[in-house]
Amino acid sequence: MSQFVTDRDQVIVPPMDQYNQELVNNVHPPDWVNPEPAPRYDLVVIGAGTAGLVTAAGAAIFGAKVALIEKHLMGGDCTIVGCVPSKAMIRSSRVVADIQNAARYGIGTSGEISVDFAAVMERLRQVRAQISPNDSAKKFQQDYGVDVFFGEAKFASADTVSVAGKSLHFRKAAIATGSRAAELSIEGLAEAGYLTNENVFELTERPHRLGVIGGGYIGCELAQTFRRLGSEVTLLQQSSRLLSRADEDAAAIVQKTFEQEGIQLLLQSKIQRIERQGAEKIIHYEQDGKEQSVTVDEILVGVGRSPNVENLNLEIVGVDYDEKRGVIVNDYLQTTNPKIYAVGDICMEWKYTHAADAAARILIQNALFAILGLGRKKLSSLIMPSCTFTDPEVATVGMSLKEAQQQGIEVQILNVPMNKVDRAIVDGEVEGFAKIYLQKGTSKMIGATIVARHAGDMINEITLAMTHKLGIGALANTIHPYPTQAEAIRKAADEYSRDRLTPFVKKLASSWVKLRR
Ligand SMILES: Cc1cc2nc3c(=O)[nH]c(=O)nc-3n(C[C@H](O)[C@H](O)[C@H](O)COP(=O)(O)OP(=O)(O)OC[C@H]3O[C@@H](n4cnc5c(N)ncnc54)[C@H](O)[C@@H]3O)c2cc1C
Ligand SMILES: NC(=O)c1ccc[n+]([C@@H]2O[C@H](COP(=O)([O-])OP(=O)(O)OC[C@H]3O[C@@H](n4cnc5c(N)ncnc54)[C@H](O)[C@@H]3O)[C@@H](O)[C@H]2O)c1
Repeated sequence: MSQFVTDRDQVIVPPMDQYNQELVNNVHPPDWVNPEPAPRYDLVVIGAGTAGLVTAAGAAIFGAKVALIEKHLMGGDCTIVGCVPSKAMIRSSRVVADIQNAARYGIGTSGEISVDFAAVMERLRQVRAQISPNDSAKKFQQDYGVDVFFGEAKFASADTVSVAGKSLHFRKAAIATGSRAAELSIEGLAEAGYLTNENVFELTERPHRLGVIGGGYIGCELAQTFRRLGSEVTLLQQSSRLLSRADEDAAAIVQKTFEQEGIQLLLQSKIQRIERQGAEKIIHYEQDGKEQSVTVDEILVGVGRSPNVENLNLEIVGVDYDEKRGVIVNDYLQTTNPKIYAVGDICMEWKYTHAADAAARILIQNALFAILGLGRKKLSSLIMPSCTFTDPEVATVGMSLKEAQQQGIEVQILNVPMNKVDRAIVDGEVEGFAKIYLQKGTSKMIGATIVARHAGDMINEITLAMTHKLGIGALANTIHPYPTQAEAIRKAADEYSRDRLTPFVKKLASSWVKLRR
């Protein structure tokens, strides 16, 4: 569905205004001339999204001779059609919500709030362009000494990748070709036309009525965003709740918020067909055994990702893959061909920018510096956080309660509701909680879920503690400035310390205090 055009003469990201021109000048300069290949590269990296960029830059900084190949735009999904543009829109939508709630804080606003959708999208393009020098072809070539090639890469022989008529010989290669929006095969959908993350950020006019298919990360973040920016939003989700992988109480809070904000939620709905009537799109679905329909102007699909495994000639280099799971790797990110590694969305269940970044560092170590298998790092050793940037945000780290139960781990849950946290009360942001999961009978944290307006920032101290194998006591002993919402975490830790006082220790302490009176 992408409307990017990249051929020899044109690189276009619609609408081609000054910001998108600046973006293109950085991430796929129209006048770029591919360099003459070196006789052999230590590492050839295919794909210049987060995974490929971090792999290429890191390896080059450590002295490796590196080639980086990109077929569209450097920066990949995150910068171009993912994290950056979605979070820019979310920021504008939060401003709307804050103004709508202004009276609660004693602030009057006169008249209706007017959202200039075109200006919101222009700001998106402006901030994306502003961030894009980080991913620029010139920077990679000049600052890191990486040979940057534009064109579609494919394996040509056991040690050769071909791109734009050139052959690059490698000692090691890294596949970092990422993922794209999974296709949904529903009768009439393709004919009616629909949006995905690949073109939704190109909009310049707000859809009056938006149908969102999928209630995961993309569906939830963008349904709330468009609703706040003024669209009438209907979200169709096939399962019984939103954010099916998240903590149930967290999903319930997001669901309640969405309903309060006027999003029509159609849970456990099965879409049967889509019909186009003039400019309108009619979504026919079944819910509770009844056939119903909803009419919208645009449809946004966010039902998961498909790995970009096609046209790479993986067969000729003996790299196994699965069309759903992507390239098959072991815990060291090595494919079934030991000279070829993979990293990022193409091979990992964790489809996050920070996961791609962290894994790229593992790849560099394993591909370039481990000798005879010594010093290799494992993907499974990472403690991975994530955050759904709804309002409130839902941030997690480590295991979910369900995962712990599946693994037969007995769990103690420490739970502090945000309405017990002074700063959350002061801020009027009391929806949410901080839950920390401990391995029962120990101080070991195995996971956490935080629901709060800035949960994505709050989760970091728990990630830090878990990464460095600090017990919950370390959080209790960490002084948090008063009043901050992160005190929820210290309070949860205090709950643990309180519970740990045995009746005997309590009695002993109280006798000591009495003795000293
Ligand atoms: C709407 C949306 C919002 C998101 N928000 C967040 C967020 O807030 N936080 C977060 O952590 N994650 C977020 N993500 C996920 C994040 O964007 C991805 O996990 C991340 O971009 C994966 O990086 P990657 O390098 O593996 O793949 P990609 O970013 O997909 O990069 C792969 C690159 O390879 C190139 N390529 C493919 N095939 C070839 C070939 N044959 N030759 C040359 N080049 C090729 C592609 O053009 C692309 O540039 C979001 C994703 C979406 C869709
Ligand atoms: N904040 C973030 O970190 C962030 C934001 C956006 C995307 N992402 C990444 O991108 C990936 C893709 O996001 P996504 O939202 O497309 O996938 P997702 O897996 O998060 O959610 C897809 C949802 O679509 C539903 N679904 C599937 N088929 C359906 C159908 N026919 N009708 C109705 N609902 C249907 C599923 O039940 C599921 O809840 C995520 O897994 C995530 O890793 C991350």
